[in-house]
Amino acid sequence: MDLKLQHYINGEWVGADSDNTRRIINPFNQEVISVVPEGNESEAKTAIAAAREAFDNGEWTNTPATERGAIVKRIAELIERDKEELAYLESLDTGKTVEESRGDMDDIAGVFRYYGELADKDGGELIESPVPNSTSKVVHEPVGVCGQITPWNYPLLQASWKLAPALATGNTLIMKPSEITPLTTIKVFELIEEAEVPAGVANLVLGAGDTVGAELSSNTDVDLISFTGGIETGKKIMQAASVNVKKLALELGGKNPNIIFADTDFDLAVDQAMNGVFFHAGQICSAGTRLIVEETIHDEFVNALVQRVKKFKLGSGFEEATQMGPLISAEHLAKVEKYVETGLKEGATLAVGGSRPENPELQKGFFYLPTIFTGCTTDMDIVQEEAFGPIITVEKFRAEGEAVKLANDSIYGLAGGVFTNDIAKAERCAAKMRMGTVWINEFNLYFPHAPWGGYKQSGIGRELGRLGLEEYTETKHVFQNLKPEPLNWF
Ligand SMILES: NC(=O)c1ccc[n+]([C@@H]2O[C@H](COP(=O)([O-])OP(=O)(O)OC[C@H]3O[C@@H](n4cnc5c(N)ncnc54)[C@H](O)[C@@H]3O)[C@@H](O)[C@H]2O)c1
Ligand SMILES: C[N+](C)(C)CC=O
Repeated sequence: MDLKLQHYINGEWVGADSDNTRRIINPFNQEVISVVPEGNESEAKTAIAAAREAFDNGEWTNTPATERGAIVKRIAELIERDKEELAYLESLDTGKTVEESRGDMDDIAGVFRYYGELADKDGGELIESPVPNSTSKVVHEPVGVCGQITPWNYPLLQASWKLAPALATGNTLIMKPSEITPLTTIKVFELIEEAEVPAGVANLVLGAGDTVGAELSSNTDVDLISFTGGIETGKKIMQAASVNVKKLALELGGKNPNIIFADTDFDLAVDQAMNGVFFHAGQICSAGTRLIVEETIHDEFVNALVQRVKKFKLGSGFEEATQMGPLISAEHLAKVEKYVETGLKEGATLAVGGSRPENPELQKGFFYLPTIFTGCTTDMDIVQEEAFGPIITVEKFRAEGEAVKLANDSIYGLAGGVFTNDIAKAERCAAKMRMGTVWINEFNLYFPHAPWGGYKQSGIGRELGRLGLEEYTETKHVFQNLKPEPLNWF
């Protein structure tokens, strides 16, 4: 593998300052893909100091926004140039099919291009001042030093949603990818170097959450922390970040409802309901794992799903016929298995799946069969908690209001879907669904122009879109008195 398997700090590739290393495992066969340095608080502190110095010296912040934007767009071009290598690395690291990884790389290049284009579009705004002989201007400025922490399921995609807007707006940053899937993030830092982002502006520290991640969250030289990951980690980061009242962006989990009305296009809804869950073996924050199906079509719908699911081809992400790869790790597989046990204990009915596959070729990988539970109710843990695997729970409803009530009965509020041919009904539901994204006759679609984020405990703030750029800015009001006079008060 022709990758610089190191940290990238202050424009230099550096090994660990201890003997610590981590083996990166292929989830398809448990082979060691590579060995990377395992950083700790010490590397994190060095990188934070470099990012602080690079921000305070003002070189990057004062680079004209058009130039910064051009560099960010250059990163997009380099990602397109190296798309095949990046897709290969992502599939090797995560187990997802290479076709999915290629799609991710297109999305990632699109994100860098979108924010590169936006970099010079904000010239501030003159607002009407109520004071005679004065001007009043609102400007956006970079926040400062940004800590960025990403998960393993979409390693580079989630990193791109943070790197591109932070760079475009003139911040400096320290990125910590998930310790189990760092490869594409390392590769993108090679491209960041090639695009000539100045030393110290973008830093990469490899390592675990409770060391490197905790340092980024609690260090008082970090002005903003942007985190994507699980809800419990998010709570810890929020607490740690309070030490200097950091700006905080949290993209957390989801348990996403998908409401299927009887008047929907049946085959389309079956197809989308499956795609909404089983891509990347269900390891998607916005997976539509809670199907809420109108009673009159419930049995037919479940039956159609079961027939389709039985034909899924599990296998290596590098084989063209493969539709679903393995789960990420032995630990995660055990978590998914536990949730299936929980579902059975809670009285849900197993319609299909519910075990590891028997195929001898899949025994070394962390595979789990696509699983559907029927007879589910909102008081079940299997309905309420994020299993983050290939599991669907099916609930029934009779009336529109009941469907929306079930959909909203969750601590989460990331995303949801509605399938119906009655557009007025779809819009009524969408208006009442307490989620950051609602899809109508669609599921799991995202693009750079539209904001992404959660209501309720699915997070704080937004990525993507203009809001995703604003997360990385402070807003300043500059008032100028053109004819100042003494107040003569004291
Ligand atoms: N809302 C979204 O857009 C979105 C997108 C992708 C994934 N997710 C969520 O991510 C979760 C799966 O990812 P995961 O298992 O990698 O999540 P995780 O919370 O275990 O880890 C995420 C990152 O946080 C780091 N971390 C762990 N403990 C930390 C600590 N104490 N301080 C600082 N950092 C720490 C990890 O090293 C990793 O880099 C799911 O809940 C999923 O829904 C959300
Ligand atoms: C945000 N998304 C859908 C790309 C990945 C969630 O896990």
